[in-house]
Amino acid sequence: MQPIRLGLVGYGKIAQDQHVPAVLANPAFQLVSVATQGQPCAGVENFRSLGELLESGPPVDAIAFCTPPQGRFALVQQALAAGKHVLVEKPPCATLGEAMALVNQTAEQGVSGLFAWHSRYAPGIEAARDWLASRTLQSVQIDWKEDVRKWHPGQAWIWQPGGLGVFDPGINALSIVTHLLALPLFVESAQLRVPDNCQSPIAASIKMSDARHLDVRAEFDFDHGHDELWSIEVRCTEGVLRLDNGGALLSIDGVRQTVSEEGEYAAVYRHFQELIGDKASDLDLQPLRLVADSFFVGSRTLVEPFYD
Ligand SMILES: NC(=O)C1=CN([C@@H]2O[C@H](COP(=O)(O)OP(=O)(O)OC[C@H]3O[C@@H](n4cnc5c(N)ncnc54)[C@H](O)[C@@H]3O)[C@@H](O)[C@H]2O)C=CC1
Ligand SMILES: O=C1O[C@@H]([C@H](O)CO)[C@H](O)[C@H]1O
Repeated sequence: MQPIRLGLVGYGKIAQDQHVPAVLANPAFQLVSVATQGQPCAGVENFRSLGELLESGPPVDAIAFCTPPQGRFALVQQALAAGKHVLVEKPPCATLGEAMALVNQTAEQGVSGLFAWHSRYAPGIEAARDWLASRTLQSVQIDWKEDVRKWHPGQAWIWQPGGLGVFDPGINALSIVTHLLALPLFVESAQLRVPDNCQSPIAASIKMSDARHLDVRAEFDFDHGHDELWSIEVRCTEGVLRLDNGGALLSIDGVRQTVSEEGEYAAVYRHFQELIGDKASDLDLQPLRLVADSFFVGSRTLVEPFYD
């Protein structure tokens, strides 16, 4: 079986930390080229643009997109027009409309597409989803608090329109919860705290619900420099389920459960490989819709400026 020849666009932090190691560890893929505007990737052909990669580089079957969300839409469109399978980092685009257009174009091109909601592949998620499937849910509390200076050092794009600010990590929690719950969520209210030198929030409080009036609350904080917290607690009639460390740890009524040993990005690329083999796609818009609605209805409070 010939490996899937992969090009990658945007050799930045997540590409170096997660994508390239996961691809190199999966024999179903061969990383053959990179297009990036920063430092080059060793061991493969490097280009300054996707256009050059497609025109002058070695043949590729698929492209992974690790660029910032702003401008990504045109890049993915370019790959789809060239008949390439696409794996798109979260959030898929800078707007919901762009993401919806990519869903349609992927189908029209007859290629495979994956919106890589990487947190959905955390070790405890599937076991949590299975347990919750037969329980009566009462409430969900999400606490997602991390240090932007650690995870996005010097990344100005995250504070610009389309960069989402604290929703860039917060959307991961939303991707988990929308995967765990049976009914679609909608945003009832949101409070966004925006540094007065930024265009996107550094913290947010969101109240959500579903058709059965489930009480879902989220607290996001991007300036949480100590004791980072990525937890989701689901209270049910039958007991309490808790995901910690972004879904890597699962406990039920305080008892730690056995979970998968596969890493998030190894699972992401295994899923991408399966989709290509099945001539299928997985392009879920729900997490991005919840972020868009939070911006729609969110009340904004200006807070002190943010300096990296
Ligand atoms: N930083 C993190 O911990 C994580 C980030 N992500 C997501 O991955 C995406 C990228 O984030 P980071 O890697 O942190 O950003 P980054 O700023 O470190 O990397 C972005 C890279 O894209 C390149 N780039 C920008 N425009 C380009 C273009 N038109 N053509 C080619 N290359 C271009 C830049 O040169 C840079 O190397 C974001 O959507 C983010 O939400 C996902 C998981 C974790
Ligand atoms: O997707 C993302 O994950 C976080 C961080 O890497 C782990 O929570 C980052 O802020 C965001 O882009």
